[in-house]
Amino acid sequence: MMAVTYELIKTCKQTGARLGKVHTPHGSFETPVFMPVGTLATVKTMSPDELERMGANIILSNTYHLWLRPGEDIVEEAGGLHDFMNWDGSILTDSGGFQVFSLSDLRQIEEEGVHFRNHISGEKLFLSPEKAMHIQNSLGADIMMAFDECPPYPAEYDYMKKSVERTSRWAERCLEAHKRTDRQGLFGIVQGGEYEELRRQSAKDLVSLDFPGYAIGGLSVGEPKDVMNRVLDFTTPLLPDNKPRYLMGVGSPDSLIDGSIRGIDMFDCVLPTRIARNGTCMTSNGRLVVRNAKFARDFRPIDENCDCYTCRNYSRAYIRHLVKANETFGFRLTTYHNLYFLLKLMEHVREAIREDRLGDFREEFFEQYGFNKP
Ligand SMILES: Nc1nc2c(CCNCC3CCCCC3)c3[nH]c(NCCc4ccccc4)nc3cc2c(=O)[nH]1
Ligand SMILES: [Zn+2]
Repeated sequence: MMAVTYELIKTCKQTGARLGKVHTPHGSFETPVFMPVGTLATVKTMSPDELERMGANIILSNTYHLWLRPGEDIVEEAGGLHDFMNWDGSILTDSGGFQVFSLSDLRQIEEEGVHFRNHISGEKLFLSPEKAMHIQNSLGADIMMAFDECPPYPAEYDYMKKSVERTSRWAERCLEAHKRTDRQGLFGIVQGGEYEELRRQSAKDLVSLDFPGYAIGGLSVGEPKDVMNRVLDFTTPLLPDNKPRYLMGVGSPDSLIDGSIRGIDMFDCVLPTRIARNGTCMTSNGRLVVRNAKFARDFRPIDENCDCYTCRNYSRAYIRHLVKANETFGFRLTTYHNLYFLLKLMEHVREAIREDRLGDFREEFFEQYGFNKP
C-alpha cells in the first residue's frame, strides 16, 4: 500500500494550474499548498495548536539539523517527530543535502557522499544517501526527500551534467536504503539547473524509478524569477500528472502564484517566518516593515484585509512597540500573520483554480500587492 498518494481533482481551464489532494498516513491536504518550515522540530514561535487553527496541514523539518541536534536516535526514542513535537498533521523532511551545501564549509562531494564540517561544533561529518534515509526513517516523516546535490547558481554545463548523473545514482541508492515504504513516501528531486536537456535527463532517470512524488530542486538559488519560470515551463510537463510536484524553497507570493500556474502543487520557504522575526510582514498591499517610525501612532491592523488573530486584535503601533523592545510576543504576532497570509493566499489560489480564473486572480493580486509597478 502506498504511504503517499495524489488525487488530481481538476485542471484550471485558464492556466496549467491543478487542484489536487495529497493523502498521507497523517491526513490529507489540498494542493497547491504552502508548507511552513519547522527546522528544529518547531515552526519558530508557533505552537502546533496555532498552526492547526491557522489551517496548516503539513509542515517541514530537516534531516541535517535534527541529526546534529538533538540526534535522530532521541527523536526515534520519543516515537518519531510527530510525538516528539506533538504535531499530528503531515510532516515532510528535507534530506539534508541542501543544508550541507548552504550551511557548512569545507565540504567535499564524492560518489559515496559528502564530507563536511558540523556548522555548530566544527567536527568533521559525512552524509550519504543511505545515512540520509536512515535518519529520515528514524524521524518518521510522512514524506522523505532523496539525498541530492543542489549545485550553486550559475553552474557550468559540464559540472551540472556530472552532478545530475550522480544525483540520479544517489536517488537509486535512496530507494534501496529506504526501509519503511508502507508508512513513509520518498520523493525524488529533479536537478539540472537552467539546462533543458539536463532537466530532461534528470526527470527521465527519476520517473523511471517510479517515486510517489517529485520535487524540482536547484531553483530559488539566486537565479532571476524569469529563469525559474522558464525552467518550470519545460520541467513540470516531464513529470507524471498523477504524482505531486514540489518546488523547493519557494515562498514569495508572486512565485507561489506563478509556480501554481505552471503546475506546481507543493511549496516551502523559510521566508515568511524569517522576515517575521525582523518585524517585516506580508500584506495584500505589499511588504510592511512594522518597526518603521511611521507606524508609531498607527492603530490600524497590519493588514486591513486580513482576519487573522493578529489583525483582529492588535495594532501596528502595539506590534511596532513589541518588536522594537525585542518582545517575543511581537514576533509571535508577525509570524502568525505571515503564515496565515500565505496559507490564505493558497486557499484563494485553489478557489481560483476551481473557478478557472487563476490568470485573472494573478492580475488582481499583482496589481494590489504592487508586483506590476516598474
Ligand atoms: N534537498 C533540496 N532542498 C532544497 C532546498 C531546501 C528546501 N527547504 C527545506 C527546509 C527544510 C527545513 C529547514 C529549512 C529548509 C532549497 N531551498 C531553496 N531556496 C531557498 C531560498 C531562500 C529563500 C528565502 C530565505 C532563505 C532562502 N532552493 C532549494 C533547493 C533544494 C534542492 O535542490 N534540494
Ligand atoms: Zn493578519
